[in-house]
Amino acid sequence: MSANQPVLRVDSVTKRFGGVQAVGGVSLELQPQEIIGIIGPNGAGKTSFFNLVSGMFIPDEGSVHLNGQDITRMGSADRARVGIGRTFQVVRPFGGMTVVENVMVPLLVNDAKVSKAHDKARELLADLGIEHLTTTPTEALTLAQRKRVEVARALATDPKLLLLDEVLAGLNSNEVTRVLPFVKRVRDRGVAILMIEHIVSAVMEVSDRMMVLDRGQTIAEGDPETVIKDPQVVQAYLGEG
Ligand SMILES: Nc1ncnc2c1ncn2[C@@H]1O[C@H](COP(=O)(O)OP(=O)(O)OP(=O)(O)O)[C@@H](O)[C@H]1O
Repeated sequence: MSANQPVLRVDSVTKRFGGVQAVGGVSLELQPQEIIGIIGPNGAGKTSFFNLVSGMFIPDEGSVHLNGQDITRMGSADRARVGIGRTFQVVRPFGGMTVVENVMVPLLVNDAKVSKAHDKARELLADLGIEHLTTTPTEALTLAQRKRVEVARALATDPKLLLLDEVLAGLNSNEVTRVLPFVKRVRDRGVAILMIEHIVSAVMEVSDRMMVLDRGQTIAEGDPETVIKDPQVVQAYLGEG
């Protein structure tokens, strides 16, 4: 991998559902250890774009490369194997298990031995500053804790790229203030992050760059301060209300 090669390169991807163009020619480059926040009004195509990156959808047109490898036609299980981790909007930890067991699951699926998986999961929780939750049953976690455990689980297999789908949704402002440094900590471990968020002020705080989608198209991209003042962005959000 060359020094300047982006972790993720998406070239003009398009996805249609019947007559609806959910994503229409969107491109993006994500550099190592960069956080890009994706915002946009309801139905803008954010989730569809994520699905094109994670492999849930195969684009009708365009291409997706991870560290220079063409993964455009690869399904989601293979993309997970080559280094894409993701969280889901609705957090569903495995029930009847402790936090550390939850984080062990993806490692065991990947063939690790139980004792090795246990060590690695504990190490990861400590690294992320949530070791105090190690033996907590998942049912006893607060939403904010569950979100962090979900991120830990997505990181267990050492992805190069992490997709965070509304990781701040449903959290109160105190909890948001606690989860944001956590996201930065993940980035500082060497992971590139794409995150979809509805809370614009929060995503601005952690994003190195932001991309704004509206009706399947990129209407603005760049540093957060500039992007949110862009007249087209203001218009798109006003139109929503
Ligand atoms: N599986 C699907 N089948 C048909 N239409 C779909 C499908 N997925 C998305 N769409 C359509 O594509 C468009 C973009 O939807 P998408 O969910 O990607 O937007 P979004 O920005 O994530 O919205 P929200 O913020 O409400 O989650 C919408 O018009 C939606 O109805």
